[in-house]
Amino acid sequence: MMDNEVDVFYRELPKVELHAHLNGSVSCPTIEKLISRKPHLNIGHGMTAIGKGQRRTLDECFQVFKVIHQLVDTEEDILMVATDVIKEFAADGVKYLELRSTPREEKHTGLTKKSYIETVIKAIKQCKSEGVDIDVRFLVAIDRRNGTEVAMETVKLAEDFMLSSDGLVLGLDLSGDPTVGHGKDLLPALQKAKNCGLKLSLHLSEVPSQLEESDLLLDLPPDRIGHGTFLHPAMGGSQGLVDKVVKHNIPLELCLTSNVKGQTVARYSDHHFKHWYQMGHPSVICTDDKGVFSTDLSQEYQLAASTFDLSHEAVWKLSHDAIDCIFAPDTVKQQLKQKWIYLKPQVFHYRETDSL
Ligand SMILES: CNc1ncnc2c1ncn2[C@@H]1O[C@H](COP(=O)(O)O)[C@@H](O)[C@H]1O
Ligand SMILES: [Zn+2]
Repeated sequence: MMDNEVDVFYRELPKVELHAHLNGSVSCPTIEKLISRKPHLNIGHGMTAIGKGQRRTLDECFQVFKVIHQLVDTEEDILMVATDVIKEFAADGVKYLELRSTPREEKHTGLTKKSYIETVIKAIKQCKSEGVDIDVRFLVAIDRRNGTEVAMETVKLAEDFMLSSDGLVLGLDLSGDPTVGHGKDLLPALQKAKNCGLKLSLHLSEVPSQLEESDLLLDLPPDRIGHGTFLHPAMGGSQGLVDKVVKHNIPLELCLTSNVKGQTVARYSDHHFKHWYQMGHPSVICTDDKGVFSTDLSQEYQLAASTFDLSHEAVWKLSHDAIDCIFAPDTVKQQLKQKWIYLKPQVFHYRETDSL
């Protein structure tokens, strides 16, 4: 879908983005700047994004992240990428954003995991001081491929930042290639994180045959679920898993384009959004990787609406209800709800006379 095909309603709709990987969210213009900083890498544009109508296997998607990581390997790069991504979300009408990213160490550039997180926080603060109209928070990501020890180290780092970042670092994300590693090895680290007050958003059942792992991780329980594609019995999951998700009232972060382009869902109309939404379960529309999957949050809302025949009122409620799923405290939820009340007449183009 081209930018100009997105109805103004979806652009103006105030939105909450809860599932966005920093390096998956890098736009074409930013990639161009990175390529010109590092011409010797010989990286072309086609290697960093999946365009309209294109699909890749999930495995190929993970190759794309490796290419982007080569382009983003200094503090300077991270600062630019994070600042650009935040401003792009703001320009798309996102009022509250939880960014997530895996801290990396790059010996050749002197980047450390600590300076990685500090740089993202610096970008968030810079955007705030420039008056960009968006509240941004950060989730520190654990890449499941790196195993138990690194996970523990990441939890410690996240805890330190949670205590020292004025509420900017709120929790942890578990992500990475779902076919690598097993959740049971990460359970002690995730349990520790939960005990120290970090919120948990876990990628669960993004691919089939992970029912046992999902069952185990749901007992934590996590505070939100990324994808959860194969949890529902209609998708090959089980009623037992659905019951756990419902019992703990764990919101789902749902990313339509990501799942279709990554080929874990065959067609938009097959997306598990429909099962959870019909149940009235908290379901939040998200982008996952807006750069890699060539999308943005307005497009994702419009896609959900056109696929599942949602009225503008229903879409408004969807974006409003996402506020209850954020990790920031209740005071922030109240502020956002006020903002939604204030913006509604503008978005629906009510006039004074309409109510007479
Ligand atoms: C497509 N579905 C997905 N499933 C699982 N993990 C994903 C993902 N998309 C992105 N990531 C995770 O985010 C990293 C890139 O951003 P950061 O370098 O952390 O900012 C990827 O390397 C992967 O670990
Ligand atoms: Zn994700």
